[in-house]
Amino acid sequence: MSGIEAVNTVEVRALTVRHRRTTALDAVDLDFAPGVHGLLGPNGAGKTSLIRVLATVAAPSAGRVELLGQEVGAGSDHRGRAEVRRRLGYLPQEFGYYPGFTVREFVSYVAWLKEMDAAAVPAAVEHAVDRVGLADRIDAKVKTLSGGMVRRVGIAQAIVNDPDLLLLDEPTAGLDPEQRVEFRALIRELGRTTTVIVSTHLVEDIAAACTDVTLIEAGRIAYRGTTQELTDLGGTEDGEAQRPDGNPIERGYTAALRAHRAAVANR
Ligand SMILES: Nc1ncnc2c1ncn2[C@@H]1O[C@H](COP(=O)(O)OP(=O)(O)OP(=O)(O)O)[C@@H](O)[C@H]1O
Repeated sequence: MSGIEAVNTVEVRALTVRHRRTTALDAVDLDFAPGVHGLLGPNGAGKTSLIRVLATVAAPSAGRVELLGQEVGAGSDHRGRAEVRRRLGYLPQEFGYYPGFTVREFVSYVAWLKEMDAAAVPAAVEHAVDRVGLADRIDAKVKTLSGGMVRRVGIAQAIVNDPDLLLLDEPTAGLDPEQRVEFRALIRELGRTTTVIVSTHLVEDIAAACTDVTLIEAGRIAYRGTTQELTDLGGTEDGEAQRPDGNPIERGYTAALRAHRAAVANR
């Protein structure tokens, strides 16, 4: 431990997101500091809605959102949001790219969008592409790559500006097991200095890469704790590591969800 108290890079208060009549997030309070934070939850829980607000691509319906010390929610000024965007990295669940671009051209284009110093771009692009293990394909057209490789290009464009806040929506979807292992090592390394928020439905991503987990269910925070705490919730008795109802962290996930649902039902 450095002895220096971690400063929150993300502060969310009473955040509500509505899509027409659906409340995707319901008055949520959350703080994040540097580290790797997992967002876990069933389909439709509200994970993507949260990440899109944090990426400043969607406006909240209500509530306060402060990123890297700047207010970005309703009524915030454009200049503050632009400043935050330069320090953000975002991998959407589905990301668009120009298929005719090479990997180098695409990642350079994103660096340009982020208004990076032009002189720093070529080296930053090569470094980002190398970090995702695609150095040998840097001059290949994106359309010639496999789905897993395209996903890695997506991760490269998200990290090209060395972001202070990195938002990854289902980053391991489409990666094969070996790529998933490499990806988890990369985000653990990034999390030493960066606030990394990763949405996933894979409990094993959380176990392998995240220091803590936020469980979202039907637009509410169902559970927050360290990865170890969630694992402990599932019981870690000897010889019980693999049971039909899952490993300890999977059982912890189920136990936390059930406890939350029971608490909501008794309200
Ligand atoms: N554009 C939209 N229009 C209408 N409803 C939407 C829209 N986007 C999301 N929703 C609804 O908002 C809720 C939260 O969706 P969201 O995509 O944030 O969940 P999620 O946790 O990311 O789910 P998944 O794991 O399936 O990606 C769901 O009920 C979803 O159907």
